[in-house]
Amino acid sequence: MIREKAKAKINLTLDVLFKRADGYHEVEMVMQTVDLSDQLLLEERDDNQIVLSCGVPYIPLDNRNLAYKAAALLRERYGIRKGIHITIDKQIPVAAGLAGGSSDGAAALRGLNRLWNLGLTLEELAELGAELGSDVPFCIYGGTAIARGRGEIIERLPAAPPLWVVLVKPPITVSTADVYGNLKVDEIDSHPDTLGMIQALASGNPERIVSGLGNVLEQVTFKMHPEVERLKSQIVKFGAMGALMSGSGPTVFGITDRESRAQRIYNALRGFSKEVYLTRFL
Ligand SMILES: C[C@](O)(CO)[C@H](O)COP(=O)(O)OP(=O)(O)OC[C@H]1O[C@@H](n2ccc(N)nc2=O)[C@H](O)[C@@H]1O
Ligand SMILES: Nc1ncnc2c1ncn2[C@@H]1O[C@H](COP(=O)(O)OP(=O)(O)OP(=O)(O)O)[C@@H](O)[C@H]1O
Repeated sequence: MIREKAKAKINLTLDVLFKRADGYHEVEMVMQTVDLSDQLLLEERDDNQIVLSCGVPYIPLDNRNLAYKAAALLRERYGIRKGIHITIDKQIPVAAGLAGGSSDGAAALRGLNRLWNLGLTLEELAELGAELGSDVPFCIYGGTAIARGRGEIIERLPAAPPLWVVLVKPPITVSTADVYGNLKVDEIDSHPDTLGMIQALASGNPERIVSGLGNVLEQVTFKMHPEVERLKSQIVKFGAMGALMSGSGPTVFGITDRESRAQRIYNALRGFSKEVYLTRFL
């Protein structure tokens, strides 16, 4: 029996460079793990089955679940004939832009690598993870990193300063495929400065980090759901140094360097939304 944490991510920057021939978008994004995680429990079974349990009712427990896919991929690739029961204690909001499913997939890969003594390196696990989804390789490593390609090429960065993050997930669902599908790459009004963000992180200066926040998918999701943009303004009004939408949304987050300020923003937002989380960079 093994336990493995699956941590959520936010995008500090998300830039799209062009649309590729394979339908994916070439991206450049600075990703940051935050202290909000699902917990996976991995238990061997005597039969040959992959069985999933999760307390959240609307999450698929079959081959659509990325943790299931991770187990199936390892079994197929390494000829493993062992059953596994994966219990997911879900804390990361679902379909939020926080890579919850991707992180469960990555945690299953890391945990099963240990349970089944496969001896795979993080690099090898990340390569397998890329077969499951674009965000999975980053979730294998976690921390602070830049992601390129369709998101699967990871360059790790030194740890960022421990800033506070207040996350709010509005009660709407956006499809990542639809958001990318509705993006007109030649109409992007302003691209984030990826290199500038890397330098800002290296400086450790919160003002510089916050002023570099940028996500080109915001313009698409804001057009589909104007309430997401309003929520972002509200976070700043309540005292965040800066705010941004994570991934394809709809979660927006605010950043501050002081815990007391973060707590105040959290309390204020709780009046507006049921899904508010107070967390920090990890
Ligand atoms: C928005 C982000 O979460 C930011 O971290 C990621 O870019 C998306 O990562 P993900 O959810 O793991 O995405 P995938 O499951 O690989 O792809 C879902 C769909 O999003 C679109 N997609 C995704 C990644 C990418 N670089 N270009 C794309 O156009 C594709 O239509 C794809 O079919
Ligand atoms: N382990 C899982 N946990 C949650 N959702 C999952 C999982 N596996 C597959 N899914 C499916 O993936 C969909 C997107 O959920 P998820 O929480 O991964 O979105 P997300 O945070 O937007 O991810 P990303 O940022 O990687 O796009 C869900 O609606 C669900 O049907």
